[in-house]
Amino acid sequence: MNDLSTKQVTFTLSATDGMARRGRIDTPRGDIQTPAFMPVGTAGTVKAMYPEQVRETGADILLGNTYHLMLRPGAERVASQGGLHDFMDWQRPILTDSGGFQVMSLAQLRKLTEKGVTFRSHIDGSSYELTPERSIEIQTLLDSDIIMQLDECLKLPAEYKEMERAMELSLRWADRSKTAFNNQRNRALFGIVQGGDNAELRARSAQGLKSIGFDGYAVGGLAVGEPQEVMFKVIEEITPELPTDRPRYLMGVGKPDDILGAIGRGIDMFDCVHPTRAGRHGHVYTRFGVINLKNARHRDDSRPIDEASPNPNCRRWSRAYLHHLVKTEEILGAMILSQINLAYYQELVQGCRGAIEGGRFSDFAAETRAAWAAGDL
Ligand SMILES: CN(C)CCSCc1cc(N)cc2c(=O)[nH]c(N)nc12
Repeated sequence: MNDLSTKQVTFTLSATDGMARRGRIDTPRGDIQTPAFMPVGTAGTVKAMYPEQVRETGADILLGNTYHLMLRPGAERVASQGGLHDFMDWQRPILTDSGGFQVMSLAQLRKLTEKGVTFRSHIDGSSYELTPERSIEIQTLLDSDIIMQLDECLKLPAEYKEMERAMELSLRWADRSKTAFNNQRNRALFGIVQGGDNAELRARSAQGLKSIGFDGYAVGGLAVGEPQEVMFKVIEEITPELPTDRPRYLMGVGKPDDILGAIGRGIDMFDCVHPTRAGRHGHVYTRFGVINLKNARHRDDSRPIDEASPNPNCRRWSRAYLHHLVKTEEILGAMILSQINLAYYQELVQGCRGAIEGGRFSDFAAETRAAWAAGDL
């Protein structure tokens, strides 16, 4: 294990093209090229994928999930096994969410107070308390490389007063998170901008986080049921308020079209369960759009997914075979389609990185969308 004690986490912005940004995050466990897509490994595994397969798709970093891991197997148990990297044998960077989002969406009997949130596990009903301080402690026990403040994320639409209350609570929790973080230099702490779909609340949140000071800034409270145009409007309004020399992470986003649009509006990092979950449900992402392999029209189609793809798995099997695997719910179907979807997401962000470097991001985005629209699926 390399010496993680002295190095620190830094961000270098190397090129811009309009609002789109090309950069690199250096961490003690390796570099993250941005714009970056982070596969989700909720319970210490990217479902149906070996860690080395995740790396081979081009991923520099993956996501762990504090809520799930604190319930099972427990943060102290993961720490006693050497931390999450050794536990799952992924030796590159890991980002962990703070757990608040999953508590509000998954746990039972939640009680939110100024101190934090108490809840009962959706697994066995046992009770837990998650505070800003405990969330930092758990993410540090997991030995995560990028950790998130505890925040309150509201679903949209929401009343102004509710959005203001949750934003102001999240700011107070941001301050407590920063104090509890205690300036650890071998990992980064990101603040999370809240404020719903209100520009003034969002600006107040960003201003408050900047005055506390974070290694990166996440845009939370989106991908929570709002239309894409509302999400893009909030991003357009908030990215100019964020420091240019720190990474910007749009949480829980998204489909390829969401990611392309958000990169064009100044976002650097993304995570979403969509590519792996869609793969397990028979939906495969290609350069020409998404194919629902459950559809009977594929059962006699001898064509591969995409014979011109750089991904061998897109050329190796027929659509008829993949349709068969999906219909019979064979495990291999989930494995193959998860790999194809993650590899496509990495191909997309890699294409964005090259286009930004070449000053042709808007052309690249237009060409990509045209291929999705014209696709002979
Ligand atoms: C697997 N991922 C979905 C988990 C990481 S991102 C979870 C997540 C998703 C969304 N959409 C909004 C928020 C938010 O506002 N705050 C936090 N802490 N997490 C969020």
